[in-house]
Amino acid sequence: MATPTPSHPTTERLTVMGAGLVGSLLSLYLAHRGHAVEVFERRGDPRRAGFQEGRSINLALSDRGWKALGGVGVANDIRQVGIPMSGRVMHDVHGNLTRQPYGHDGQAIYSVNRGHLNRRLLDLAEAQTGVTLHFGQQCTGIDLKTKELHLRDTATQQEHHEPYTRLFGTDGAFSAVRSALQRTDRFDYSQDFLDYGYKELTIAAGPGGAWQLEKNALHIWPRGQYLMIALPNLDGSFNATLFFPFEGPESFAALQTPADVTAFFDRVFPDAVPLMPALTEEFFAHPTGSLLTVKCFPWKHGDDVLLLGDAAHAIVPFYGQGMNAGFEDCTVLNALFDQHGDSAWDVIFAEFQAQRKPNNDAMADLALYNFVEMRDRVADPKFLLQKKIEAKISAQFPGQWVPLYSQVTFSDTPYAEAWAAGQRQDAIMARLMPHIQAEADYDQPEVQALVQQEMAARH
Ligand SMILES: Cc1cc2nc3c(=O)[nH]c(=O)nc-3n(C[C@H](O)[C@H](O)[C@H](O)COP(=O)(O)OP(=O)(O)OC[C@H]3O[C@@H](n4cnc5c(N)ncnc54)[C@H](O)[C@@H]3O)c2cc1C
Ligand SMILES: NC(=O)C1=CN([C@@H]2O[C@H](COP(=O)(O)OP(=O)(O)OC[C@H]3O[C@@H](n4cnc5c(N)ncnc54)[C@H](OP(=O)(O)O)[C@@H]3O)[C@@H](O)[C@H]2O)C=CC1
Ligand SMILES: Nc1ccccc1C(=O)C[C@H](N)C(=O)O
Repeated sequence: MATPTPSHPTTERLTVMGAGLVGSLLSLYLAHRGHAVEVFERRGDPRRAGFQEGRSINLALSDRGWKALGGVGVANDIRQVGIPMSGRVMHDVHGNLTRQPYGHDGQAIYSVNRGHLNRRLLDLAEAQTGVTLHFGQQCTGIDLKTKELHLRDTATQQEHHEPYTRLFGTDGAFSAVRSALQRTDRFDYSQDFLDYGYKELTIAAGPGGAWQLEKNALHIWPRGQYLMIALPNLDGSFNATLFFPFEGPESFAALQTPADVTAFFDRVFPDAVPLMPALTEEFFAHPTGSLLTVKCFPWKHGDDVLLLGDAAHAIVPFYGQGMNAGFEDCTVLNALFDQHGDSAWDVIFAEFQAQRKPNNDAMADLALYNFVEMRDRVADPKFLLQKKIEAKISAQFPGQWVPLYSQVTFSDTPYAEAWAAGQRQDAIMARLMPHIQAEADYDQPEVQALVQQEMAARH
């Protein structure tokens, strides 16, 4: 796809802190608009040899993410290296499998490699006139009054100060830009850690790079209080993640030796163990990540600082929406520039946070909701029946009933609207399901009468 040409050239010099997923995409959007963009990133250049990758290897990319990538002409390119996952495959403790499609035929979320995506966005940003990338530059503080960044060169440990005119904080869940805003008057901030951590493990490729589990699916081992998931990689391996309590009888604290780990995995994930030859080594070599929700407000400081992505709204990963939400921030910001012109900073920043805050708050709730769904409800045959019935209602009333999962994943309906509609639909399902024991019951006249009655009452 051709790269869009800048439509609103200005001479404004902008600063982006953090060249992760959102920062690199944002830089590209800003440069396409004709701005000069200075990007500072704490880590080294991920495109150089010897770069140490972060923890999470692959991510689920869905419609909001694709839309944002499409806006800078990179969606097709990334689609080539994404693996479509059309549904969930649940593994029970005996290794029996159950399938649940995510949407209708042709709909899928995509497993993409985080490093690849980040490197590709950086390549494009660097190739764009006006973008300058500075790696190995850690923000240690910001003087909001004098508009100065405090940076540490991570190679020399030298501290230096750089002026900024307008600063975009895309420095992730533990943002230094946000820390500076936290010390301003009437800045609300909360962070909530889960009692769960996560550990990334590998399901190995089979001979000749074959996938040893169904390739086009997101695999889930739901175990009530905890779960393991696996997303496919292009090389035939899967990136598995164990979401597990920190403390308690079944917890990270309880697994202290390789023998503990082997015994536990043999008992609860028996079909996965033969596919994880490096299980015990990885379990002790890989870090245990923590999981948190960050909420804060305002996201802007005057008309010169704006937070986006995880810096503004870090969420737990269970819906696979954190990056997608951050990418959607870029789509929305770009639309506001189109609407108001490139120099209406105050209006744009104010509208941006007014639009995005309620939606990202809703997404934070949805992410916690999906944690319970993934670790527990997907193992319940009644839940799976409910999903099938919901698909039937949706097919019978096209456009009037869109399942919550589809609204979040396969649409750009604002998250808050999707969540509100999903809660209304959940209440209807709770009234219908006691009358339905099997899929065929849906076509019974008395059930159809109830469905018609519920649908009529909605309007
Ligand atoms: C286990 C896990 C699985 C996930 N799975 C998914 C998924 O499937 N789908 C999805 O949409 N989302 C997923 N997410 C969420 C996703 O990773 C984040 O939402 C996304 O990375 C946010 O992008 P960002 O650019 O805002 O932050 P980041 O990607 O964290 O980028 C921030 C950048 O800022 C840099 N930085 C940090 N501090 C400083 C500083 N002081 N100075 C300079 N630079 C700094 C960092 O080095 C980094 O490069 C997952 C998260 C986790 C933890
Ligand atoms: N919402 C959530 O639950 C989570 C979201 N994420 C998001 O995904 C992104 C990529 O993740 P990943 O590849 O794992 O990144 P990293 O593991 O590379 O983490 C990035 C940096 O964040 C800091 N950090 C990590 N955990 C904590 C913590 N508990 N308290 C304070 N600082 C911490 C560390 O900085 P230092 O080296 O200075 O200690 C670390 O180097 C993150 O940057 C974040 O935006 C990541 C984890 C959880
Ligand atoms: N990427 C993830 C990372 C961690 C936990 C879940 C996901 C998901 O994508 C879940 C998927 N959306 C699901 O509902 O089955």
